[in-house]
Amino acid sequence: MRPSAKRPCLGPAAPDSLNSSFQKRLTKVSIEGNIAAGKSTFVRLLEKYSEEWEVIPEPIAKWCNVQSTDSEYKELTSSQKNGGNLLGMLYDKPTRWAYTFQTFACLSRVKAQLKAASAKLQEAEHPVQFYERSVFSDRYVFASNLFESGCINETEWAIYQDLHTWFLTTFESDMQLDGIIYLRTTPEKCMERLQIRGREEEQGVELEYLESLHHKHETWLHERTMKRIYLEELNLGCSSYLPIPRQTCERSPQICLTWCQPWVDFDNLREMPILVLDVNEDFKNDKIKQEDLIDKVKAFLKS
Ligand SMILES: Nc1ncnc2c1ncn2[C@@H]1O[C@H](COP(=O)(O)OP(=O)(O)OP(=O)(O)O)[C@@H](O)[C@H]1O
Ligand SMILES: Nc1nc(=O)c2ncn([C@H]3C[C@H](O)[C@@H](CO)O3)c2[nH]1
Repeated sequence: MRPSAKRPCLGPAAPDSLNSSFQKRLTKVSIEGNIAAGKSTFVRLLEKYSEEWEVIPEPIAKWCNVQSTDSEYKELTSSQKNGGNLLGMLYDKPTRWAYTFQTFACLSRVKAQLKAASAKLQEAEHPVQFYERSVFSDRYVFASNLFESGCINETEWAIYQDLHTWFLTTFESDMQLDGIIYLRTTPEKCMERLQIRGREEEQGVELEYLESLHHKHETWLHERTMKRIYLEELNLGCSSYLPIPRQTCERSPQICLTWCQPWVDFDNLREMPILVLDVNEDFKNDKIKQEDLIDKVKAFLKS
């Protein structure tokens, strides 16, 4: 599929020839990490470093009902008037809202990734887009964790995966990444930063939740040992991703599980270059550490 073949009109489109030359030059990198690991802080550094580097922030404003004049935000207004803040609703009652949140988060990430790059970036010689998280962490970290903890049921999980796979195959080239930067922290450090940040919706988040998300990130991005398990007896075509040592799914230990090779779903994820950065230490107020991080990113992009 050519890069713009199925792209809906979400921003000013460049002529086809310019667009395809831009797509060839463009490097797309996702920044992954646990809640409050420091992604936004880190991408602000990147943004400042080079005019050729652009950040696509996580659309949290949309999830929290922040009023905006942007026409894209308007589509949620009526349901939000009734329902309120989706992130808050998720943390208040995950069994009720996890599926709704997850499908909406996935949709908003797809839309963000389909948006045309700024005119300035399109003129850059070596343009780079950094995404705060991706459709991949949406599924393999958050949604998968909510399924395994029982907040998303089997039917919801099957529908979510169907939808996710459809998005990824329909917008294949737009969704592809060239690399991932994993900001690695301990769950305890994340809890500390989460509390300091004091986002109202997150006040009920427990260390245990951060530990499960940490485990998901580690098996995916550090150990690279995430494997696929088929939940065969349910015959729903539904599957889950669990790390190697666990032999059963907590939700349905009675069902028969079959191992198969890692990362069968999306080919380019299997061999994805990953840069792991330890950000447990304070880099916010340390110029030398900041330079060191930037150097590592530059070397990663070159490689
Ligand atoms: N290396 C660091 N040293 C000290 N404080 C940090 C560091 N990185 C982030 N912080 C602080 O921790 C808090 C959370 O950081 P930030 O908002 O960047 O996290 P995030 O990963 O973007 O969060 P989320 O997962 O919610 O999107 C902020 O108050 C930030 O100032
Ligand atoms: N359940 C769930 N699924 C996601 O895809 C997802 N992405 C982010 N978040 C939560 C983490 C922070 O509280 C807040 C900001 O990152 O939003 C998510 N929660």
